[in-house]
Amino acid sequence: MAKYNLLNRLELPGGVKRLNPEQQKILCWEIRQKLLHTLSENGGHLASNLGVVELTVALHTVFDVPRDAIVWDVGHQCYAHKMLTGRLGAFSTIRREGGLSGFPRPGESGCDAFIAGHASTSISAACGLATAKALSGDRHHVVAVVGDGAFTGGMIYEALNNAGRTGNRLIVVLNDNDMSISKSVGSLARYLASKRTSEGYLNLKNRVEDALKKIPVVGRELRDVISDSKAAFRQLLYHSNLFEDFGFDYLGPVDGHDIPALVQALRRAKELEKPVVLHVNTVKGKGYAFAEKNPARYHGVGGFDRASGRLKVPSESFSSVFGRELVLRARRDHKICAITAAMEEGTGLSAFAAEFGPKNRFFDVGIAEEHAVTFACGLAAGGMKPVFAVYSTFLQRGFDQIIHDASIERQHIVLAVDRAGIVGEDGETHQGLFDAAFLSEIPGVTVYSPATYGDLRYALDQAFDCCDGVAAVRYPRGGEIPMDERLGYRPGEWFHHRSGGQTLIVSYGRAFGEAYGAMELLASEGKKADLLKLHRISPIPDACVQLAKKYRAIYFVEEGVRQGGIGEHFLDALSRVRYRGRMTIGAVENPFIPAMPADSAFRRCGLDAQTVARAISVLYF
Ligand SMILES: Cc1ncc(C[n+]2csc(CCOP(=O)(O)OP(=O)(O)O)c2C)c(N)n1
Ligand SMILES: CC(=O)[C@@H](O)[C@H](O)COP(=O)(O)O
Ligand SMILES: [Mg+2]
Repeated sequence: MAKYNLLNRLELPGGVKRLNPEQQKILCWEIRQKLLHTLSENGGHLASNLGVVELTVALHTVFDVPRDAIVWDVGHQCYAHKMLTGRLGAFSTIRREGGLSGFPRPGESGCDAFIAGHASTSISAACGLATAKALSGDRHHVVAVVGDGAFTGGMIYEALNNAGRTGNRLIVVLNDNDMSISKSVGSLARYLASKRTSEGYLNLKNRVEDALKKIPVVGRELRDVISDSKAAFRQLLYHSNLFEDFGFDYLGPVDGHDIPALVQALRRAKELEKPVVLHVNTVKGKGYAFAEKNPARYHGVGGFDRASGRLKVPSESFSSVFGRELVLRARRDHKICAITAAMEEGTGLSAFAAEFGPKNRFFDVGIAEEHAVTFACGLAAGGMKPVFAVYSTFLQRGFDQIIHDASIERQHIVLAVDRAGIVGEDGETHQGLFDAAFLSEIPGVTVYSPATYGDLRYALDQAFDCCDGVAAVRYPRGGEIPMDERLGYRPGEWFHHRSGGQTLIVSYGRAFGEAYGAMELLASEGKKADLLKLHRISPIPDACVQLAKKYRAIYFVEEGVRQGGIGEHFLDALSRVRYRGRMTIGAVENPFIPAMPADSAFRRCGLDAQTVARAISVLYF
């Protein structure tokens, strides 16, 4: 079979509708080949996308995008949608600099109805779109595609409550693959399992109503009584479910790999003229044995070998070192417990989960970062020593909880803030560029920013044993920066390297690598610059301010937003000691950095060694 024969010749939009079921099966095969080929090179979200190929084809068979809107939750599973909406030719550029985003981006295509990247936002957005359509008399449909993992996020229930009440037409497709990247088998997972296995709810209802219709004279009456009866009676008869109690009709479960069944159910959903949940069962990783067998491992891949399934994974990383350190610490201190928000593997907590999960000291709360922060505060108030391991970008969800539930009463919780700074190919929705700014604004929060694994160990010691209140340790995606032995670098509250210059380059975290590189470039031109690396970035150690005051010129390198950043705090502290010299801050002006390798992003922000050295040369020498 010619590869991509159907896919390449598909007229868009609407070509999918004109294929017969056999051709649609072939199209799905071709889409899977495209996914496997491209992602083996580019990396990306393999298992999630393999699992929704038939669902995506069915959606594009029944709906007319962009007039009908499809809102993807998280959006990491939108690759087939992108192929079917005019971006097949550019698909090989996905997650690459200047290429397609790995998530829906309305700025990239009008067929992407709403931005995504953070979980559990889709029904809120879809509710807004559906309300706008209702208000403007637009009779087209809005569909939200939500995974079982995303369904553990609180925003979903806020939206169901609102959408069910407004009553506008809205179709929520629950893509239940029972295997989000979290093994958190919470009550929702059990609930869905009960629905997943029950006879098709819709079928039961249809069968009862059909049977009633056949009863002469009273049958129709009885059916009308039941249909119009209060939920209580229907609940009695049909055992209505969570979704119906929110005011949604519930259809399914439907086999998510059976396109005709999906098309029939989606058409039924369209006819209902009200909010409806269609429960779809899919297999995460469908069509690629390695991913089907271990969907969590193949959730997000950095490239892989198709034949062997071997994944390209870094040998060591801040996440793995953090995970190991925490296990050692927890063996000594039985008060320590760890929390993840459905990111056990990504945050390096798998070993901790294996060893301390049975002791009930590991908690995967699902995609619920707001809850995780306050849950940690409750644990601390109860005498435990909780650490919440979370990606910087997802911690943004818990900002108010850090203020309200942690900071005011100075609850001692540890935040292990992973993926802090520039993250690379996930792009705008996943950069970790706000955490240093927003954490340093909250009273009583101590923030460490290690650049090496030694720094990390020191910071964890301080966070658990010395800090009171909130102690955050923020570290980048990937590994530590290589350190020149001659530098005499060592962990602590700060590190100062003198080369006799009157200019000081101040930095923290991974940016210290660029500051060091700039110092070397300047030295090669006979220009001397000293280095100050802050390990603790908030509160800034007074000794660092006193030390910096002696310099004629200071250049601050910050891998984070300028407004409210550590550079601004440093400048403010200098102004209080009446610093007479000049200080410049090199920081991230626009934090919405699209997909690109981290080092390209450093250059784009002017934080790389060459740019820093040039800026210092011009400014201060
Ligand atoms: C607020 C937030 N927290 C965490 C994540 C990380 N994350 C990405 S996908 C995912 C699991 C999603 O599971 P599900 O919705 O079932 O989608 P599937 O991958 O199974 O298709 C998580 C936790 C996120 N994107 N957003
Ligand atoms: C879609 C999502 O939010 C996660 O899968 C995220 O992309 C993981 O990022 P890492 O690859 O840095 O673990
Ligand atoms: Mg899932």
